[in-house]
Amino acid sequence: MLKLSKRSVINQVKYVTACQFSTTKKLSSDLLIDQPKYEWLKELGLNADNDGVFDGSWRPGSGPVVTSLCPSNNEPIARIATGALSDYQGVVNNAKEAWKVWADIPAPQRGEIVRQIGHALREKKTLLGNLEALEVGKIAVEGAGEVQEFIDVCDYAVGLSRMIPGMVFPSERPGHALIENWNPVGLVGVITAFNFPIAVYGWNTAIALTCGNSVLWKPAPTVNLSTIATQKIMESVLRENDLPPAICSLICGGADVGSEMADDTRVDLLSFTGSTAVGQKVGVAVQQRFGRKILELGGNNAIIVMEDGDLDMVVRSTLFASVGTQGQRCTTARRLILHESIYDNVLERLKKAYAQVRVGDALEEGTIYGPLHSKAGVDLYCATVNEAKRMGGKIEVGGNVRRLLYG
Ligand SMILES: NC(=O)C1=CN([C@@H]2O[C@H](COP(=O)(O)OP(=O)(O)OC[C@H]3O[C@@H](n4cnc5c(N)ncnc54)[C@H](O)[C@@H]3O)[C@@H](O)[C@H]2O)C=CC1
Ligand SMILES: O=CCC(=O)O
Repeated sequence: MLKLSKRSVINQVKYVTACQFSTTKKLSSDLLIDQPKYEWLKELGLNADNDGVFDGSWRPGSGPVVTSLCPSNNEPIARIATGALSDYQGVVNNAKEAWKVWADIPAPQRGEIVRQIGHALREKKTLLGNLEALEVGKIAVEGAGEVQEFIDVCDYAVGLSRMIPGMVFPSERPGHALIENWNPVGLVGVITAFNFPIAVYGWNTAIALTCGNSVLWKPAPTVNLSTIATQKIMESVLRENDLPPAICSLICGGADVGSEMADDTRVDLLSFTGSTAVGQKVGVAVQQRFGRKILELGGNNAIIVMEDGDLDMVVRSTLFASVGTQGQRCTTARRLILHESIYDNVLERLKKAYAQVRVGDALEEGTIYGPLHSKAGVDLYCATVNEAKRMGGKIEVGGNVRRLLYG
């Protein structure tokens, strides 16, 4: 009988440093966006002070002004006037009005707009990837890869725009047939998580737009700049085509705005991506009003390796699956379950592989492992390591917090 070792390998690379957004106002000159090194942020339409609400026009929200921090060096990047519940009603109204125009446009023409969005994203892919490195802390190549995911789904959605299916069923009535016809649902709310601010919005939005829906986006509160830069691309394509830009609306805000979206019957479908705990609440709230929902939540993924596994592949894929996005993906490997005959061999190889992982500034070429996104992430990491020790686990590599600041 096959015996599997259940010993866990706690082997995350040491943590760099990170901090959550703060509401402290800094002088303009303290902001990274005002430094020549970060001048490129302005090419994405970002400023020292940014409006956090888009309902067809950009508006400063009446919520708190928050400052996005760079997790690699803990420096303030730029400020955002975020939205509050008082801004929400107007945003929903405008997005609903814009939907009436959009839903009447034939699907292949909607697909053409989505094609243009994909093209506009291609032109800004490197810059957006760098912005994610600066604000989220994922390495720049992963940031660009995330934008590529949006582009890929745009390509898919363009094809879909000419192929939205519908079956024809026979009827018992002579000369009649039953025709299946898919209609837009209306306003799609998209609530996104901190770790994939651009891709998650993109997966949802490219498909929702092609299918004739308007979209209201509420991002995670620590990644507003990545959100605003992406929203500016959506806006520019819609304006260039003389379409109501509120087809793609935005409210940067907190849990109160997200919770309102879950309760709001005017949000015809709510797509929520985030933690399992919050997703559960959101799912119940939408169900309470018999609404439609999509929940993309957390994972607790394991890799199981049998005694005849290809160990080179196991080491490479385990490292990629654990280290990518600093272990903050929903697809991150959290447990490695090895057949006891290969346990020592895989462990030794993994330790060598981890030793080669370069920890550093997420924007610096060659960095494989950037900072964790927030202090909450660091606290969770420490608590997990302590819990593993308490349960008799041995830390094989890393396991401590490294405080490094990059200029
Ligand atoms: N399955 C998937 O495709 C993905 C899953 N995730 C998961 O997301 C999590 C990390 O993201 P976080 O931003 O920390 O998650 P989170 O659950 O804390 O927040 C997600 C979003 O929900 C909002 N929110 C918070 N409370 C709310 C409430 N009561 N009602 C409505 N909205 C509310 C937040 O402001 C944010 O925009 C991880 O668990 C990760 O696995 C992340 C990306 C993709
Ligand atoms: O966080 C979820 C998304 C991903 O891992 O691709």
